[in-house]
Amino acid sequence: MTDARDPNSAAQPQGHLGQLDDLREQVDQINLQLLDLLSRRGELVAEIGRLKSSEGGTKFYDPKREEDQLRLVRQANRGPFTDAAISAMFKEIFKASLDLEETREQRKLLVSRKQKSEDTVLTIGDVRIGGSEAPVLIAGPCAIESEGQMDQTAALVKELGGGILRGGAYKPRTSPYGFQGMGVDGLQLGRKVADRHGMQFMTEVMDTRDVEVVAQYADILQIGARNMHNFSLLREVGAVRRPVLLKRGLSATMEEWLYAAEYILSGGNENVIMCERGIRTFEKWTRNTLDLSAVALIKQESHLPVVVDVTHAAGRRDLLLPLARAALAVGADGIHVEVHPQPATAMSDNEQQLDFEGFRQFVAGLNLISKQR
Ligand SMILES: C=C(O[C@@H]1C=C(C(=O)O)C=C[C@H]1O)C(=O)O
Repeated sequence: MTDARDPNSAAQPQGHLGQLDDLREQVDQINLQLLDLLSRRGELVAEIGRLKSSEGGTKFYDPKREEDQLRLVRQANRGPFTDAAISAMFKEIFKASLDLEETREQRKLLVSRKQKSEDTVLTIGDVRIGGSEAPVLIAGPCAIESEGQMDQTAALVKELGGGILRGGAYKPRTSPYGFQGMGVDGLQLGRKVADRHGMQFMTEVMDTRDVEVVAQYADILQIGARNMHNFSLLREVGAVRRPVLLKRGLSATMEEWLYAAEYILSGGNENVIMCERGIRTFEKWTRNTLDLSAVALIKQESHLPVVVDVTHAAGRRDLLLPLARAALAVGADGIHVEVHPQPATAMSDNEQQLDFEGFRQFVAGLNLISKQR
């Protein structure tokens, strides 16, 4: 753009350039000062965060305090930035500061690998789950319906290498008129049949009032997907010493799921198994979308064992085997699957439970449980 024939054109840009360099130099200096101030502010905020958590707080966000600060800076603002621009910048600072407080808090989560680097391995009777143990098979009918149904199923699951018998005595049904489960009679049946076959018995607990009785009969308490956000229930199972299988909520993020587990661990119960069972998405050809990245990621973030419930993940039998294989390939510590002697006449979930022949094929296709255990 400069013209050598114009005596001013060479001199002028040089003068401007000198001025530009000088201004930029000043801006660089101010950036460093701002950085220093921001870092010092960050240290103070982190200290505030430590104070808050030492007082037992888990909430760091304080909108009133932020609003008070914004008012002060707006009052002091003499331009050239508008109040709105200044507010926006300070809000960014508050947000980043909050992250700083929460990250420090997360480092302390009991479920986190940052807290405990080695894998948690649970010993439940003669079943071991997690770490380098062979993957476990958890199988049984959706609902406990009769002794015959449980007995036949247990015999088959045991024969094929499964150590944990599942069966619901309390059923979370979409309709209040659907079969709600056999209750305590079901618990007693499940216990009796599991003992007869030398198996561990897992069943769902839905209500804080039932935790005691379920813990009396079951070896593993299951928290269903619909109850993952039921914090009273999580606290209640945190107070017992029975292992808990915690299903991921229908629309829960991994972080929410880990926090749900944290409720249980922080209550003193460290025996938690995470269970991925598919999440709700826009997809209609499967009942849910199995989130395999969650299996790999939760195992990375947490020391807890992770199993995959293939039955609810897909909601269709033809996908059970490929999904189970994929789950094991990404590191799942076990597979949960529903099997029923006559799925067509089952009291619940008759679309997705395997019949005995289907279950045999499923386990043969998985080709590891009986081999490795
Ligand atoms: C640092 C605090 O925590 C959070 C961060 C704030 C900040 O960066 O100034 C203000 C309020 C809180 O949302 C505090 O409560 O003072």
